[in-house]
Amino acid sequence: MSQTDPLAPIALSCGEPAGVGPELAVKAAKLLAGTVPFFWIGDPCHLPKDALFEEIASPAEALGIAPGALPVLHHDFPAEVRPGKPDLDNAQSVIDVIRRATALVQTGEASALCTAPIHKKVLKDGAGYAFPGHTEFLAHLGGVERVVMMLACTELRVVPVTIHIALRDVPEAFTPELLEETIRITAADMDRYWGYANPRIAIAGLNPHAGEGGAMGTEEIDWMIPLIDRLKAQGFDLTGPMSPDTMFHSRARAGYDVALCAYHDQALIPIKTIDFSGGVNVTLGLPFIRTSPDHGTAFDIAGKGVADPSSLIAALKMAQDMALTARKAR
Ligand SMILES: NC(=O)C1=CN([C@@H]2O[C@H](COP(=O)(O)OP(=O)(O)OC[C@H]3O[C@@H](n4cnc5c(N)ncnc54)[C@H](O)[C@@H]3O)[C@@H](O)[C@H]2O)C=CC1
Ligand SMILES: NCC(=O)COP(=O)(O)O
Repeated sequence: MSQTDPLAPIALSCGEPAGVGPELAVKAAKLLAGTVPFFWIGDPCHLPKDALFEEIASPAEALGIAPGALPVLHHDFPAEVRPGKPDLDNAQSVIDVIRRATALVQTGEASALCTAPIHKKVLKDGAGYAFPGHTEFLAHLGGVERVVMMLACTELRVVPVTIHIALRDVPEAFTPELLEETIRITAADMDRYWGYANPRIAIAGLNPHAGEGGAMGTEEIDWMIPLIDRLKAQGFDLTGPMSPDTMFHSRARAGYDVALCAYHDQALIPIKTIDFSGGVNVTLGLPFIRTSPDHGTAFDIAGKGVADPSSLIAALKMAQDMALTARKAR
């Protein structure tokens, strides 16, 4: 394939059908008008009544249809969908759609995977879903041990080193091995997908004030500083451990390209505060591209027509940009 050939379309999984996913897919298709060709995998009866869509038999057909309507690869769901009221009987189909979309990316029929939000507890209760979210399921499907969750908006990129675990489990899960692997995966994919040959990586301390010289915790002294010094000697551009409370104001953000944080909320609170509607969730370390809006299923507004498609649109655009950058580097 040459650099000027069109990319294959992006596969968008429907996510939880009782959430805002179906409505957002239609809004994104209308606003993007084919500039970022994608197709939606789901049951068309879950789309809003006035939705402009056309069923396709294969992903390639999406390229011609995307400028005028949402291309839909049909996937049946067993139970009726009521907005805001998830049905456990649909949980297995939600999982099957993610699996199907991933398979299409793995065969090259789709250039990237974009996932609409799932409800993790619904999948666990309805289908015994054994993963905390998409991230770990996609690692399983991609055959890799370790992946990295990154959230990105125009002003900030953050990585939670530990992800969906209880706060009390963080100190044990946040290990030198995990931090080192996260640094290596983040640096490699920042180069591969965004062209940062040696990204500036800031690392948050685990404790308040990054431990304040051991007065408020010793992980920083015990192993974070030695690890950071060792990797700096290998050429990584690292800063830290930084005080988590003072590393996200605008002047501090200018000093790094990505911030690694010890746990979920240390990373996601700043980015969702700075840009709730434009943030994108990206999985690094996979053998394929995956992005997602950074919000959830929003049951409280599902079916009301008021959901904001900005984050999904940003996720689709980012997937396209990543695919183009990766292709150029080949
Ligand atoms: N990638 C994924 O699959 C994600 C899934 N989730 C899951 O979603 C479920 C619900 O999570 P919550 O914490 O309630 O977060 P949420 O993001 O679904 O909702 C939080 C608030 O933001 C609003 N909101 C969310 N998206 C919006 C949009 N596009 N336009 C306008 N307002 C919007 C909602 O109405 C609600 O008031 C959970 O099961 C969570 O695990 C959460 C984040 C990402
Ligand atoms: N808080 C981020 C989130 O829940 C997304 O998780 P995932 O489904 O992308 O693993």
